[in-house]
Amino acid sequence: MATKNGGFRGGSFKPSSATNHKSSSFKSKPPVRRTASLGGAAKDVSDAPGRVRVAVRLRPKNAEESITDADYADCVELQPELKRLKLRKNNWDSDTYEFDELLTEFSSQKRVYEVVAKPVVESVLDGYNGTVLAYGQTGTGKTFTLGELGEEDISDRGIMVRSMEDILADICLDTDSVFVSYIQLYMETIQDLLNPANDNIPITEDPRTGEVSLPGATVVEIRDQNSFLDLLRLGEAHRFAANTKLNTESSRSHAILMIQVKRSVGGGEPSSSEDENQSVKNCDPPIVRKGKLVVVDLAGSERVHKSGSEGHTLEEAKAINLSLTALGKCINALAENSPHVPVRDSKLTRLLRDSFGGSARTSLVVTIGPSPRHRGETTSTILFGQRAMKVENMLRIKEEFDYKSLSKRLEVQLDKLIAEGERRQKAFDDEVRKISLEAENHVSEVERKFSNELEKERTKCQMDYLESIKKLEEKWIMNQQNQQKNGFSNGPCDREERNVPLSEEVAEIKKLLQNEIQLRKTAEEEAKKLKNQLSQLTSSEGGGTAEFVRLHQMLEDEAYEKKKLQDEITSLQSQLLQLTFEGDQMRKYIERLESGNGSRPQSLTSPSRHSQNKDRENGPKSSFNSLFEQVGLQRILSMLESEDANTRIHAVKIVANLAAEG
Ligand SMILES: Nc1ncnc2c1ncn2[C@@H]1O[C@H](COP(=O)(O)OP(=O)(O)OP(=O)(O)O)[C@@H](O)[C@H]1O
Repeated sequence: MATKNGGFRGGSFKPSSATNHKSSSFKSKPPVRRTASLGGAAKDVSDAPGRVRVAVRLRPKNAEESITDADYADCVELQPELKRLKLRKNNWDSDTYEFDELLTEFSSQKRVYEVVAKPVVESVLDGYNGTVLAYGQTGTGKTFTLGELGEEDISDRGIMVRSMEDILADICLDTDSVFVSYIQLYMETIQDLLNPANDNIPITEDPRTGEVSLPGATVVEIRDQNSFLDLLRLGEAHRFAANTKLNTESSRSHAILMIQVKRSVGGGEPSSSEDENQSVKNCDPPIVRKGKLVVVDLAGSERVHKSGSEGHTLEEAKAINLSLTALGKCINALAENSPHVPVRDSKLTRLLRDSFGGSARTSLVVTIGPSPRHRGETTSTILFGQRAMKVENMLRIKEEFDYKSLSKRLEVQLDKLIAEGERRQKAFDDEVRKISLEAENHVSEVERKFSNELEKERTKCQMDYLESIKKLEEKWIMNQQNQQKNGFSNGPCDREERNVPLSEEVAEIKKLLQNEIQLRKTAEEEAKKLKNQLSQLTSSEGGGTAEFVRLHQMLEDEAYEKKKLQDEITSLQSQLLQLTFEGDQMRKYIERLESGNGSRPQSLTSPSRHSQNKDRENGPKSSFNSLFEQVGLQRILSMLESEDANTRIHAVKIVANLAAEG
């Protein structure tokens, strides 16, 4: 095959490297391998060589060309099956170039997307950076290839629209996100196509990674295709307005669409609420892949003199083309493995640093027209594509730990735990309040019952005492009467009548005392139980509350009351003993009286009773009467009702003595 300019024949732009790479498909995807570093950010180990892929697209003849070039053959001939392009120099000579793909004038937009952009979009979805560029002379179809919205004919949708369709179809909007910026670069000024007022956006570079970004550009999150189309329309309108200002229909600016895709790829993502808790314990941050697709619609690549012929000054035309020239120089340097690549010569090359010689997967479509009148421009475009094919990138996956989303997740979990803790604390407080109230009610109920019982018991005791005294009085009177009637010679039957009721009385009092002791015991047990409940409550609350202190105080008061009652019981018991003893004495005395030589029991001797001994010699009645007169029945009764135990004991003793004397 006859080739002169580069072609297969050696020279600096010979496409041998393209031929060498023929076996690797244009659609091939880099392998995805990764490890996470111990230091935090996920580190990629998936660097894989990836040459810049270049496709040539031939625009069909337009109406004008169909007339003016009717008599001339097209300047190019495409052999897509051989992936070769013949550039005619004249009727008998041509140069042949080989490209990764050749897209004829009949190639559909769908086919162009699938061949040029789809593999790049797939890489972006896997976490790589990707670039799709269109380079060519004005009017050769760059914007049609990339930015056509397909509003009149849906099949005309260009690469930008189709890329976003594929991205939105592949991601999960719950966990992934897509952000878009749209800018244009005109005469070394970056303008925001989504907000024209923002017309001088600076470029910033990460000093560590060298990654460039445009923090001043508008960033819009995309969640559906329609909102994306609206953004493209807005950007297109602003770009058109800028061109109109320049009094030209052709694009004098480079339009750059940036699509950032952030995908969550698991690693610490909980699948259920249980796993969620586990994940919190592990604190595994989720891993995110950040792929960026950059679609660049370059300005027309025609030579300076042509730009000038369209009404611009030479300097202005030079400035317009400065960035394209710089891009060409960088690509030359990279293609020739030059140690210096002049990336910093223009903003365009700074922005495309990652696309040529960087870590992005890059696909270039060079657009050409068929007209032989533009052979020179077409040749220059083809040679640009040939050089670009020699540029090797080192594809690198962009994957990192998403600490931000981990922290968000932990915050949500923390909020949940705090709410749960508060709910439990409230339930616990309510329960403690309920138990305290119940205990309080119980204690007051027991107190009330206890004091009622106590009161009853007291009344009963008093009544019993009074009853006993009354009975003793009656018996004494009866006894006196009998003695008067029968002298002191009563038979054994009378003695029985006098003695038996007294022992019954004693037994009854004993029984009463037993009952009272039993009641005290029950009350004591109840109080003990309450004390236990209160101490349990106190310990479950982790400290005494004022309420518990109050209950405790009440219990102590209760214990004091009980002690007092206990003393009373002891006192009553001693009274009982005294009564029993007195009863025995009296019985003995009566027996002696009956036998005729009665003498007063020694144990009953007391200073107060010495005077009575005399009276006794005059008979029991006079002795009783004298004592009765001394003390008085009402006084004895009031002494028996006295609060003071000793007074009561004394009263009982008096009564017993009286009874004994009777
Ligand atoms: N493959 C194609 N099939 C049909 N029409 C096309 C094709 N390519 C381009 N056109 C048409 O050619 C005209 C010029 O195309 P376009 O504006 O895309 O060129 P351009 O390279 O972007 O120009 P500029 O550099 O001036 O912006 C448009 O009317 C477009 O519709």
